[in-house]
Amino acid sequence: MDKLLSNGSIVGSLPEDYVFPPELRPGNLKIPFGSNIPVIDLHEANHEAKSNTIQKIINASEEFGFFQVINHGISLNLMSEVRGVLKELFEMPAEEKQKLCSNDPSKTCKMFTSSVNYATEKVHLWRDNFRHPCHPLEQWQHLWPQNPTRYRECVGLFSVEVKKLASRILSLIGEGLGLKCGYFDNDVSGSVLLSINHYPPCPEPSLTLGITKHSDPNLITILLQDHVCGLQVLKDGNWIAVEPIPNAFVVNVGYQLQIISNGKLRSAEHRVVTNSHESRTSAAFLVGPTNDCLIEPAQALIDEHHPAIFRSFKYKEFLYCYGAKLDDVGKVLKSFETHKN
Ligand SMILES: O=C(O)CCC(=O)C(=O)O
Ligand SMILES: [Fe+2]
Repeated sequence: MDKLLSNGSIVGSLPEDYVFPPELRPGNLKIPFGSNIPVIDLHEANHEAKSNTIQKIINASEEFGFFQVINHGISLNLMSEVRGVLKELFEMPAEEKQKLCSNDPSKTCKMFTSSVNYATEKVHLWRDNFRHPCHPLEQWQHLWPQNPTRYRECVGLFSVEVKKLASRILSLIGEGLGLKCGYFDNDVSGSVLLSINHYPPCPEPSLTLGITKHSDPNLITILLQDHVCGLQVLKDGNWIAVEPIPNAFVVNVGYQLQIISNGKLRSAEHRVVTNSHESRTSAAFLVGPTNDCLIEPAQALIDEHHPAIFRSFKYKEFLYCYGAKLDDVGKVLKSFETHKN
């Protein structure tokens, strides 16, 4: 395991093994917030404006695969406490963080630099990551760190709230797609992986990336970002920046939602760029199916004019493929299309 990046202040230039080949470098680092992703006021979903809100969510998920939610009902105090705890986590002394690192692939709760493929990847990512499952809480919470001391309690409370928010958004999406009530309950959204990213200031942001272009493998992702820019979404061949909005969550469609919606909703590709002056921390809650859950396009969306464009599979088969093709995840979805049967 290489040394974690987190506490490093910028010294000299970017190490060579973080330098991407020219065609994969970020290019435009500062993109104006012109054509930004839609912002949806969830408070409106409690009123007669509900069908309007549903339509906005469906439109955003079709067009961008991304939107932000405000007035989502999660306590602002809790959000701010969680931000504090995550900051504390990455600011811990190196020896303390090293205790959370492991090369054991079976370990579900661990910290690492770049990616789990550090030893074999061609270029490293400019980030540290700490991840662990969150749901059901009683199964995982005792495996989380005891330092920072408030970590288990704070992140526990927060993950339960975020799971409820994800269920609420999924239920609005289900209604918008015309699926039967409760379609996304239980196993289809039965797992939650919390993936916390910390991107320290980088000496050469134009040569490297915090995370390379990818779509998320799961169903839906709820992301808490801080005030620092970095997340970009690919739309019609152009990168657009996701503006940090205080106390909003960024929501994005994962591959499983694209498949279940039979291609109606799209899992947009996104990446993270770094900057030279401030660190950035984000917490992504990847809500997805349980490993043995059967995934297929929803029957309600298939008829003679709309044949299924994806085959049925167990989620673990998808994850295996996603993991194996990390160099070119764009190809993953292809192997689940019906004509490949
Ligand atoms: O850091 C971010 O804003 C995005 C992280 C992300 O895309 C991921 O964890 O899958
Ligand atoms: Fe992502």
